[in-house]
Amino acid sequence: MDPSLARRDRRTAARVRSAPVTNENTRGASGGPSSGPPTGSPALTPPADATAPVRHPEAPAPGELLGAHYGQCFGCGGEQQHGLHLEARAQDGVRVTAEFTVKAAHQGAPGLAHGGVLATALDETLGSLSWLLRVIAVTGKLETDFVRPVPVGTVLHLDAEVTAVAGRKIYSSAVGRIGSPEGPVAVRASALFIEVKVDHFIDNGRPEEIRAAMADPDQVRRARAFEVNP
Ligand SMILES: CCCCCCCC/C=C\CCCCCCCC(=O)SCCNC(=O)CCNC(=O)[C@H](O)C(C)(C)COP(=O)(O)OP(=O)(O)OC[C@H]1O[C@@H](n2cnc3c(N)ncnc32)[C@H](O)[C@@H]1OP(=O)(O)O
Repeated sequence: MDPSLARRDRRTAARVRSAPVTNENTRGASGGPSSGPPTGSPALTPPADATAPVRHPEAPAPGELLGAHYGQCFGCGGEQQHGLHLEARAQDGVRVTAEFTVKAAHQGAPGLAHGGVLATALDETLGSLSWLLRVIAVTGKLETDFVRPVPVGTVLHLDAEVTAVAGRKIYSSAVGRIGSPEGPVAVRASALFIEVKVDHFIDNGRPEEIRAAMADPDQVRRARAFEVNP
């Protein structure tokens, strides 16, 4: 590489590393991730008749690990060798935290996490909020801001919460911070999840995986647990 280019790259890298943590990147008084700047998409703005999310009375206790909703899930499944192995933990309210370690297999550019992998980690963390509402929901829309590059080896600390509910529509947001729960914000997301019934998977999933899931009593219990109302 041209030595002047390499020097410029090093200066850019130093600037990124020393960038101040601005107010917009620090946590709000609620402790949740909703303190970031509003995102632009109208579909991610709750309608006027939306209500505050209600934590299910039988939701996992704050601090409890949620476990995988499906062993083969790319985001959280323990049986998925190529997966992200994200472990989410219930928090107060309708909020979860999760940690994701960026590995060499997650690179886009040399030494840096791929944006799609980071979006997956955000999607999975947001998806795990379903455990606290005890509904099954799938991602309808996911908007992601990539604020800082995330080097391989980073532990990304994710923090997600449901902000509003309108019928089947669940509005949520998340941030991912570098190195610690108080670290600089690297990624942000706003999402719209749509509540579905277990038939969504039975009707649409590839038959061989559906058959295997339905033959697994533990999987059936996990799926059905979401459909029990208070
Ligand atoms: C025993 C068997 C074993 C089963 C095991 C199961 C265990 C499962 C446990 C937990 C699973 C959780 C997995 C989490 C994984 C992480 C999260 C993901 O990656 S999920 C994968 C990616 N997402 C999708 O694949 C969705 C694909 N899309 C769809 O299937 C449909 O589009 C769906 C269900 C989202 C909506 O379709 P509609 O026909 O049901 O409903 P409509 O009427 O279209 O939408 C309802 C409302 O939502 C709005 N809406 C829908 N999509 C929207 C969008 N993209 N943008 C804005 N609004 C949207 C609509 O405008 C409508 O609003 P108005 O009620 O009219 O006000």
